[in-house]
Amino acid sequence: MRNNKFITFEGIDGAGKSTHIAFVSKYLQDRGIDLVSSREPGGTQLGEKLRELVLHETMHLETEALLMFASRREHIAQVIAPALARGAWVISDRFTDASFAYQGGGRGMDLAKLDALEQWVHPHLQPDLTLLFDVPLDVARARLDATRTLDKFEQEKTDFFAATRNEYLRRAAQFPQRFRLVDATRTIAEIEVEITGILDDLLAQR
Ligand SMILES: Nc1ncnc2c1ncn2[C@@H]1O[C@H](COP(=O)(O)OP(=O)(O)OP(=O)(O)O)[C@@H](O)[C@H]1O
Ligand SMILES: Cc1cn([C@H]2C[C@H](O)[C@@H](COP(=O)(O)O)O2)c(=O)[nH]c1=O
Repeated sequence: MRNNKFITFEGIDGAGKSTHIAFVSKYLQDRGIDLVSSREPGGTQLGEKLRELVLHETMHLETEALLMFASRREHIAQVIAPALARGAWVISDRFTDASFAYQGGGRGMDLAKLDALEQWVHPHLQPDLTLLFDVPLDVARARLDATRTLDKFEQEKTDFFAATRNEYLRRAAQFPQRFRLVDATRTIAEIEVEITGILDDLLAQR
């Protein structure tokens, strides 16, 4: 078993992932961890080009899923697998749970097809820890509206995000050994206290 960890951050848009990734990166690096921080879709030159397409172009839902997994395949080959192999920790802003939540839950794509893609692209790789930042839809929407121009996903309606959130919660219940459900309605400082405890447990396992 390797000592270095692969940590993923998940949640509906506006839940606060990016905010907490910055905190986690600093916390781990301050403790001497060799850390690679990345994101999906994206994380490689090709992946970032695919990201531009999937976040801004209208397309068939299966095309969207395939592009997410294409970006992921490249991300694993170029970034995640080499980093884990040399002993670095990897944190990724989203991974395959997002495909199940957004393409499966949100868009209603057959989950069996997503299972098949997962088996194809990373049959043996799973995160050691997945932090799922959970907030009600109105809270996420208010946070997004206050900050930025919305992309294709962020412009989706309430029903889409309700189904996306439900699928995230279903997967958290299905894989309790790696998911930690974080109540992201609390203040950033309160959430950081909880995350610190989770990270300290991981660091103690080394
Ligand atoms: N716990 C919190 N309380 C209040 N505001 C928060 C909290 N967490 C994040 N925010 C604010 O909400 C906004 C969205 O946060 P952030 O960009 O981290 O979300 P995100 O989940 O990464 O979104 P996306 O998935 O769309 O990139 C930011 O302005 C951030 O400062
Ligand atoms: C990996 C992945 C992502 N998505 C969606 C989820 C978000 O709306 C965007 C990425 O934007 P973020 O601000 O960087 O979170 O892409 C998806 O639908 N399916 C996926 O597999």
